[in-house]
Amino acid sequence: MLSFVSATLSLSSFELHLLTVELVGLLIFAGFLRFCGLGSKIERRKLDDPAVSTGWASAINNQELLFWGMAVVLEKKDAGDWVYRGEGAANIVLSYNGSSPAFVGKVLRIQKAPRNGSPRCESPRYGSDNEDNHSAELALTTDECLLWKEIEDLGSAPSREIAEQLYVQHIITPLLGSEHVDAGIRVHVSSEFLELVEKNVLCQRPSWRVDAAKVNPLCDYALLISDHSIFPQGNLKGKFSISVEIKPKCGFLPDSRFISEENAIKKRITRFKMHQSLKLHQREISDTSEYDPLDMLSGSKERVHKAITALFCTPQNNFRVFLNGSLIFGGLGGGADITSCMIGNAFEDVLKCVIQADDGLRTTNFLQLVTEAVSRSGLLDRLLEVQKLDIFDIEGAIHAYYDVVSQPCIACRDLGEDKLSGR
Ligand SMILES: O=P(O)(O)O[C@@H]1[C@@H](OP(=O)(O)O)[C@H](OP(=O)(O)O)[C@H](O)[C@H](OP(=O)(O)O)[C@H]1OP(=O)(O)O
Ligand SMILES: Nc1ncnc2c1ncn2[C@@H]1O[C@H](COP(=O)(O)OP(=O)(O)OP(=O)(O)O)[C@@H](O)[C@H]1O
Repeated sequence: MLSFVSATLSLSSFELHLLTVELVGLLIFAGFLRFCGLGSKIERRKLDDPAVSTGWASAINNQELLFWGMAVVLEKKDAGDWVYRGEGAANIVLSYNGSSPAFVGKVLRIQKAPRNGSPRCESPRYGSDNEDNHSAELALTTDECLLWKEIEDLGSAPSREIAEQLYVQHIITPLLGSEHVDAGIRVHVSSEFLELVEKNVLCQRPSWRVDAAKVNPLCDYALLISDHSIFPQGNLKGKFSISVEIKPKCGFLPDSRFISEENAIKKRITRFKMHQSLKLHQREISDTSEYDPLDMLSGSKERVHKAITALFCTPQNNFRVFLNGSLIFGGLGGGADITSCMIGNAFEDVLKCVIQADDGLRTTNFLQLVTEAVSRSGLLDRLLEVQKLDIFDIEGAIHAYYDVVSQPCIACRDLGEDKLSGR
């Protein structure tokens, strides 16, 4: 689950656009909401319909791309206009290369499905390939409906895609501020569109991502979101658009009374740091990162600078830089290991067109600038507050679950009070 948070800051010679802050540690329940009845009842329109290629402004409602009340559908012939931008574990993201006004300056976020045998395969979040189960598997579970029933429109979402979008709209946006969150709008996609897009981007995807997941063939919607690697008005003459993507991870140490004694280490060492050791052990990374999320979300400019410098040295999947929408630093669709001298020099070189400074100083100035932008925006302070709403920790979620379903807590019965530290 993620949302995009963006902040723009004018700083001396150019503008810096801060992109993508993931809400890690926020979700203690994987449950979503419901949205009343757009979707299947709406007539569909193709992109090359003459009526559709003009007058787009009136074609977008709040949640779904419509033209005069009719849903627009992306077809096989539209696939060539979309190019690979990147991906995470759950979605592939494409940027738009065509000329349709509704899509210029947008990215399309397409849901993936784990391949058989991959660890995520069992998740109810993804449908199965069995068409018969389609609607059942893509709907919310009874518990999820119960959990969200009190939130406007949300207990009866016809699909998880709609529910996830509404979750961002109704839960995340009020928490972080509408100026910082982009819930996107849904657009219909045909299965032929998805198939061709998948084929077109195959060679750019990291092979381990290809092995882990494919485009979810059961999805008939994708999410259209502003391209946060460029400014909305496009690249103004003589100006550059620099975007920095940061995945800060969880910025506090949990202190939940539900954390068991055997897991008490997580009260002292960040989840990020422990994951680094695991990833090293599993050879997913060649070296551990010096990055510390506690620095990044500390609110202290000095510590933010330390965090950003560490991210530059070991970007992994936590740090990327885009120039006019093209990746100039970090890993495309995955992680990037330690920054070698060669990569560092190449970056210093690319910065020539945006930062006027002596050789060797441009990267230093750039990292300082990112620090300024992060600190001044106040965004991470707000993010930390939201992360800290998780007062139970994952170990307490089970207790909260039994509260929600109004049943005696099985975990308490099985564990006995004495095994829960601090209770
Ligand atoms: O659990 P974590 O902290 O490893 O985070 C996962 C991320 O791994 P990371 O350690 O950042 O490489 C993971 O990132 P990658 O796919 O490794 O880039 C996802 O962000 C995953 O989110 P979701 O389950 O797809 O919504 C993240 O899972 P959730 O924390 O959202 O469950
Ligand atoms: N609105 C956007 N503008 C520009 N680039 C974007 C946008 N959304 C996503 N991207 C790029 O696509 C990548 C993958 O997107 P995203 O993080 O949404 O995938 P995900 O699968 O949901 O992530 P996770 O691994 O957290 O599940 C991002 O790392 C970013 O580089």
